[in-house]
Amino acid sequence: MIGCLISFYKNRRRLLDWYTEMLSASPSQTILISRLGARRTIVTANPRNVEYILKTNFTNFPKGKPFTDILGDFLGNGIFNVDGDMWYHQRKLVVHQFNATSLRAYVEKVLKDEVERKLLPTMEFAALEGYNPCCLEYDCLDARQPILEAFDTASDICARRGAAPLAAVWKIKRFMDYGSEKRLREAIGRIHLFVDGIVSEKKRKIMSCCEKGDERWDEMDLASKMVKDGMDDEFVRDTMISLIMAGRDTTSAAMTWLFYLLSFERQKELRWLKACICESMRLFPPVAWDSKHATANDELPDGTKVRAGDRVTYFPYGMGRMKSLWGEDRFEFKPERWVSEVERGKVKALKNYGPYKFSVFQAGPRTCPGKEMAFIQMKYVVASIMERFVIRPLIPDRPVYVPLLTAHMARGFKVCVSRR
Ligand code: HEM
Repeated sequence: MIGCLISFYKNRRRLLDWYTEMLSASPSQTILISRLGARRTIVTANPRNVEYILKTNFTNFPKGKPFTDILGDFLGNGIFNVDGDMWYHQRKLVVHQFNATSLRAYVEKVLKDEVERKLLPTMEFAALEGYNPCCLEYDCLDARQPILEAFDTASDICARRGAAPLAAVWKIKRFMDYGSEKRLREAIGRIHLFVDGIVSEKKRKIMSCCEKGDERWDEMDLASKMVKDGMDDEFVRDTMISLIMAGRDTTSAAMTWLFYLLSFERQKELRWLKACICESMRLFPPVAWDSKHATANDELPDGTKVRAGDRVTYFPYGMGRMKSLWGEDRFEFKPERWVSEVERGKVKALKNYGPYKFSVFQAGPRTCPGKEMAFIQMKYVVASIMERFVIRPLIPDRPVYVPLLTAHMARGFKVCVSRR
């Protein structure tokens, strides 16, 4: 009657590894978690199931109300938190915005400037101070902006809502405006104020452009285009918040783990940087798991029966650790497993393991539209640092992977920086 409640409680501080162990032992790499007070949950690390959920029968596996309830206060109707037409509409806008021209402009204007004007001088300062300890935390570019603390608070508290044994607890706290829920409301207030300010500024610029007859809408950012198209302010704000969340924590978490893993590799791996990035995300995916909710009864390709209302979770963290998928050496950091062709010591081509086995960017119609931008950003930032500086870890212990909305390294990655 209580299902696996006791085991769940015992393993609550190591859920990822507990699930991974159970999935490894399951013949189909799929498990059913059933416990008192919680929704029936199917967790899978089976690529055939992942393909079925994310693509083949996509319409039966939306995010669903249980998901949108948890994130609704924070993300509103932003792309991350909606299904159906509202999602489709935002998706088209976002994908259109991430075309080759805007990616090139992003590298030339934003990325170069951020790295050369902010990040490298910070690293230089740390190195010049004489082997200074520096924290290469996820978010090294922007950590000083106070608004980002509000994003961290909101995202942490929402993730804890999702992990709570009983949803009623956070709902009561929200009703009473108490404790973490009060902090969440305050953080969301600060975020709304900040993003509303940006939207107003865009409006002002657009009005001034119109007055001057300047109509270069193609060069505009997404928020400006939405404002120009007369979209509701709240909708523009929600889209912006989702995009800030999507683009910020994921790449910074991925880079933190990459720096950690490379710090043991004598930092000679720049020639196959993309392979290193993929291998690092295989072991430490920025999104550890991701859930959908079945609208109708169904059956997964491995024969697992799904009931309407079940939570169905695909699990990139566990998938990266399946012997059946990656072999005996699955726990080792081996960028070479991604290399398919080398010419004169240079990597010519990488293996494509496909999005259902390497599911860190999700797959199917909701696949991450920022994937190319993320790779450009990570390669640029990591190469700029590694070419100029030597990074040595200051932490003797294995760092802790914390799977909140995005998974980051507990307390960041403390390092010593010196010039090459
Ligand atoms: C290493 C970096 C990144 C990883 C691993 C990653 C991974 C993911 C994953 C797993 C999802 C699905 C989440 C869900 O549906 O709950 C997603 C969605 C999304 N990502 Fe990324 N992401 C990364 C970087 C970015 C960047 C840089 C952007 C752009 C600003 C971005 C924009 C988005 C958007 C807009 C969605 C929602 C797509 C939709 O629902 O249709 N991501 N990403």
